Amino acid sequence: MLLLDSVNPDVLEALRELSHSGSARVLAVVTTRDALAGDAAWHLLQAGASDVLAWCHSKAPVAEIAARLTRWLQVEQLIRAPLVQSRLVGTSRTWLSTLRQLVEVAAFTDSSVLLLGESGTGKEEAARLIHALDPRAGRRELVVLDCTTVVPELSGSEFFGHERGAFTGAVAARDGAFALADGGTLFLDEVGELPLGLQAQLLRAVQEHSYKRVGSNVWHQTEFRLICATNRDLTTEVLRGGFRRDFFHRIASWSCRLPPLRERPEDVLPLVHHFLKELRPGQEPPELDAPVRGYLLTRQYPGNVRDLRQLVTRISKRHVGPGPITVGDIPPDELPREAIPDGWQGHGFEQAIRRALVLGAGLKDIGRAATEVAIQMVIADEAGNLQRAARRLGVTDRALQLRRAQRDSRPAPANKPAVPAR
Ligand SMILES: Nc1ncnc2c1ncn2[C@@H]1O[C@H](COP(=O)(O)OP(=O)(O)OP(=O)(O)O)[C@@H](O)[C@H]1O
Repeated sequence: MLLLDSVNPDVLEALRELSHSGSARVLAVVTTRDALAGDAAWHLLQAGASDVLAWCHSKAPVAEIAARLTRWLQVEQLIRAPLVQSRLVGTSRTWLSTLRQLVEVAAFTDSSVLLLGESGTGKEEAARLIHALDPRAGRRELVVLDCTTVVPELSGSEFFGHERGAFTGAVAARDGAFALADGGTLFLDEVGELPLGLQAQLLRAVQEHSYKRVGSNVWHQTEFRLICATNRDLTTEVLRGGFRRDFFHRIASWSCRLPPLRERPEDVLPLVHHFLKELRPGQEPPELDAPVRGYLLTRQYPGNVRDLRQLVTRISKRHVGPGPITVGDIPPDELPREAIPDGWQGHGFEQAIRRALVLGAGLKDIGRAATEVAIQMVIADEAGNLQRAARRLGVTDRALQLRRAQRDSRPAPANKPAVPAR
C-alpha cells in the first residue's frame, strides 16, 4: 500500500519500482482532495497501481483498504495452492498477472468468462481450473463442447437435447449440453466457429438460462457457469459482422487473454521441468545440459505450450541413463539448422541492438540500457530483494545500490535511445 498526498513524476517513478511495473499489487491511497484532480488516477494505474482509493472521498477508508488487501491476499494464496500449481505452470510476471485474473474471477465471481489466446496457450486448461475453483456448494460437472465438431443438422439437439421422435433417428429422448451442465460449468471451446444462426438460437439459453428440447414446447431452467474459448479476435469479428454483438456481450462478461509462450520465455524451463515430472511420475526428472537449455529457450513455439509439451515428450522418450538430457536426445528432425548463438544472444537480441543503432544510440547508451533492463528484471524477479538480485547479477550489494543511485541522479537524455526490447 502506498499513501500519497500528491501525484507527480517522482511518485509515479516510485510506484513503478514498488509495483515492479505492475507485476506486484500496490494499492495507491491518495489522502488529499486535490491530488486526484484531472487524470491523476489513470496515471497511477499506468505506473503500476492495481487500484486507487481516495481517502477523503471514502466513508470507511480503513474497511475499504482492508477489503481490498484481504482479497488480494486470498488470490495470492490460491495461486500458490497445489490445485493451481499442479495444473498451470509459469513464473513469469506476464503469466502471474494472467493467473491472478483467472483465479480471482473463478473463485470470487460467477461471471461468464471468455478465454482468448493463440492455439496451445492453455485455454482449455484454464477453463478446467476455473471450474475447479468454483466455490458453488454442490457444484456439478464440467461439460465440454467443441463447437468445431457440432454438425449443423444436429446442433439443436447437441445444445438443447431432443424428445423421442423429434426427428428421424431420434429413437430416444436425450439431454443436451445445457441440461447436462445444470449445476456445473458449460465450456464452449472454439466458440468463434459457431455459425451466426446458431448463435441467435443460443442467445436465450445463455441469457436467461432457459431452453426447450427439440420437439417439445416445455421450457426448462438450467443453472451453469459459461466459459468460452477461441483463438479468433472476436472484437474484430463482431465489427465485420462475423459474430453477433449481443451474443458476444453475453459470453464475455469477463475476458482474459492467455499470452503466447514467446511473450513469457522465462516460463519455458519451468514448463519443461513440469512435463518431465509428469512423464516420469515418482522419479526426479533428469537435468538438462546447457546446450539443450539454450536450444529450448531459443526455439520458436508456434503451437505454444502444446508444442513445447510434444517436444519434451519426444526428447524424454529418447533419453536413457541416469545423466542429464543432452543434445543427442533431441530428435534429428528437430535439430536447428544453424548454430544457436550462445544461448541467449538470439534473433530478438540482435534486432533490439539494430533498432538502437538505427535510432542513433552509441555503445555507451546500448551498454547502459542493457544493464538497466537486466537490473530491473532481476530485481522484479527477486521481488525487490536487492541482496538476491546482486547475487544473481554477479555484483556486490553495494555495486548494485551505486548503479541504482547513479541512474536516479542522471538527467533523462533528450533523445533517449531505445531500450532493448525483450
Ligand atoms: N501453463 C501451463 N502449464 C502446464 N501445462 C500447460 C499450460 N498451458 C498449457 N498447457 C498444456 O498444453 C497443452 C495445450 O493446452 P490447451 O489445450 O489448454 O490449449 P488451448 O489454448 O486450449 O489450445 P487450442 O486453442 O488449440 O484448443 C495441454 O496439454 C495443456 O495441459
